[in-house]
Amino acid sequence: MAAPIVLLYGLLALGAMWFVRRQSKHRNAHHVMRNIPGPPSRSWMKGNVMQFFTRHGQEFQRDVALNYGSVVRLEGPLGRKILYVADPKALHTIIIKEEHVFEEPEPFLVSNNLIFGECLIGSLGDIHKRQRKMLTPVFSVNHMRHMLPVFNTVVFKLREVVLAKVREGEKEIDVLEWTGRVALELIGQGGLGYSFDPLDSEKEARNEYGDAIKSLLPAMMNIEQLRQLTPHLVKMGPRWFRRLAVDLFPNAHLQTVKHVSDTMSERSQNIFHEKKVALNNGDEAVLRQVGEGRDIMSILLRANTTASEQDKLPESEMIAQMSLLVFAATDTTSNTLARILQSLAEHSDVQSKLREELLHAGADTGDLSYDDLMKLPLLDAICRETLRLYPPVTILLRVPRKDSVLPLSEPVVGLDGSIIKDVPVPKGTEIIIGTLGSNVNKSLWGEDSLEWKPERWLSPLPRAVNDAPIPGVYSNLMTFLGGKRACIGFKFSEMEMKVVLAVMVSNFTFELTEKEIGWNVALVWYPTVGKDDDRPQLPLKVRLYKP
Ligand code: HEM
Repeated sequence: MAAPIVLLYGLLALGAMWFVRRQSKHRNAHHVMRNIPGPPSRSWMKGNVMQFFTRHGQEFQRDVALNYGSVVRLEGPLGRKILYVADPKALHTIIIKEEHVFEEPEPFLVSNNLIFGECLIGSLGDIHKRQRKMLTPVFSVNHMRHMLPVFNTVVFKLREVVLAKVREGEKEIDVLEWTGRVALELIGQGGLGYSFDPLDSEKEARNEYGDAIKSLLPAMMNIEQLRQLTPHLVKMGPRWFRRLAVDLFPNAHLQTVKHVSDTMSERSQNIFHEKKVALNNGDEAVLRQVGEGRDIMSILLRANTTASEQDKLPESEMIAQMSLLVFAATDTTSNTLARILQSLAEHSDVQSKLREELLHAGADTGDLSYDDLMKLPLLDAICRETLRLYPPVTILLRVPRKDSVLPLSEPVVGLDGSIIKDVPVPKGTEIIIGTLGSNVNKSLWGEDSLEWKPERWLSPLPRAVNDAPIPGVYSNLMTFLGGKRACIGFKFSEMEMKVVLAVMVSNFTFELTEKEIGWNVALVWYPTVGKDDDRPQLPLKVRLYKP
């Protein structure tokens, strides 16, 4: 009789010890979080984190990135603590070492699945792995080489559009309008083998699919609160009931998102089925298609037919990736290109040197090979420096699915003066990936980290940068993220920027106008004239270059 009682007491004691240790671990974790420095918050109810996400959040984001150390505490509503992480070792833990623990927030995944279908930015674990396995090879350098002629054809048409405007005497041109048009057409032809816009110099073609994709981002920003509820809403009743509820919900932005999602799905399905038919009809039919079968979806379709059963993607997943690719490729690259042109207009000496490099190499003719174009040193340095200083995607969130610890490369001095070398993060803590904080970290990049200096890429980078375990997939930068969920299209984007710049900068000159340009925080940053205008635009004085 005594033995079971001893055993029972023993188990109870162990349970109590486990509970006490767990509680003290959590108390310690919350103490460390509270002790991490961060910007002041005037309201316990609202916190200060919304300042990071609002349209005019540029100054706040810079303050967070530069002034409190490589890990920063932000305040969410009702006293919730949020961590901004720019420390290289901590980022390495989140993005690489414990990638399976630090996942995207559930509302992000669920709502992406609703909008696009089961695609890369809506899946986790094995499904994401299988999708990546099929898609990654399609973005290889080898395929980029084959795609270059398609890119050149599109960009030379763009040159004609801009030339017509300049000849008409339209000296001030909204360069964002044409970087947007060319980005959409390049992902159309290079990504889907489909033309959105023939880039006619007379008029801008309207395309329902293209328009739908362009209106998605602003509409999504407007239903952010509803988006947070999607993990619960998708569990309510059968599919037909949820669809009816969405149809009847009186919110214009939600109706826009629904319309965009339906249009994308329908158009992607049509294009996909046309491709399948052409593929079944043999090489000649494929060659007659836009992109002549060299586009990403044609390559993927061929690879999928020969893949093993376990690797194969179902058709619904292939179709979902099509809409995602167009969405992910367009605003990111077009806004970055606009930023590069603005920087070149601000630094006319660098613009002249770039033009010299391009003309000397014959890059204006479209005859340069992929490898020679990629190797042009100043062109490369300008792209890298702009992507470093102005990452267009700074709203990147992760949430640990279990308790974890983030070791730091650089200890942080706590508010009470103690030295913090590791940050315990309880399950569910919201984490903002400090893209800008890492890209402009002064202890890595030097005191001039906030200056746009392409020449820093023309000599070896500081040793501190090379030695730091920054987990970025591209050039020690966090701009395209890293690890298993890094941007899959960064080589596509790099080639696009370089082809556009090679042709446009060798043919035209770019100068600032009197108008003040403001950059706005959103899922992808965008420019406007002044601070409060709603229309994304970037006017520059564009003239024909005369040697
Ligand atoms: C300057 C241009 C670009 C930037 C800065 C950029 C940045 C990023 C970032 C930061 C992510 C990670 C998002 C997250 O985890 O939440 C991402 C993912 C992604 N990007 Fe890009 N991107 C660019 C261009 C492109 C292009 C041109 C394409 C397609 C051709 C593309 C396709 C994708 C896809 C499919 C993903 C999801 C990857 C996954 O979850 O496995 N991106 N991009």
